[in-house]
Amino acid sequence: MDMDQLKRQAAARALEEVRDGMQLGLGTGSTAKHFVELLGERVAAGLKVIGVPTSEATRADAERCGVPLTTLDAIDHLDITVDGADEIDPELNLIKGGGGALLREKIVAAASDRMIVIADDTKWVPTLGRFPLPIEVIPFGLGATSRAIEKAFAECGVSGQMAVRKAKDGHVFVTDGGHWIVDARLERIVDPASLARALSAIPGVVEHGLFIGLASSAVLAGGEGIRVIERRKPKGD
Ligand SMILES: O=C(CO)[C@H](O)[C@H](O)COP(=O)(O)O
Repeated sequence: MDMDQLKRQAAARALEEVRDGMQLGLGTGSTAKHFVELLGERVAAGLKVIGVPTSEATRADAERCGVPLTTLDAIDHLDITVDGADEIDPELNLIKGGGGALLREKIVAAASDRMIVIADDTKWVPTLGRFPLPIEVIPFGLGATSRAIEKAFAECGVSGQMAVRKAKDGHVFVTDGGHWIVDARLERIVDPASLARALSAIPGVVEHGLFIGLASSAVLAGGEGIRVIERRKPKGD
């Protein structure tokens, strides 16, 4: 089975959790796109749900698939967010932002009662960090912000090269919020919660791709079948 089929299987398993009347966060990326497509099929068959997209790309996908949309200003909470991830550790801490949507993804996940992460099982790692950590920054004062990020890395026992993300056309990648992303090659993040706190305290950092205590469960699809891992601690811990 190829990777794309595994991603679709994980998305299909998460869809089993969706009930009539639910308000859903819709993630971004190739795995989340499968979820939106499958959700669209259920909506066409009569399921009543409403979604909040985590990116302009997902908004376009949801509209194409006939999934009704709303905003976090119009509703007071979300029941479930279903989203992909770049890495998932055994505590269900995540690295996200490979697709550049980490800011809206984190706002939406934090507004949800539950976050279900869907992925092929290559995303499961013993320790986060092999995937470059995306850090969303304000372009103004990037030199100062980068130095503050390096200081935070040193305090948290990590180091690695940083690079401003480029789009396929060679220009700087600009997020839906109009910011830039710095990708940091850290290899091994020994204490992701401390690093998350240190990065959040830097003024020029808008958000970072460490999702700590947000995922409620992970649905991992692999050659051996589907594995569902539930988070042991309550959301936010
Ligand atoms: O965080 C993300 C986008 O910002 C994605 O969820 C993450 O990059 C995984 O993407 P894919 O499902 O394509 O592997």
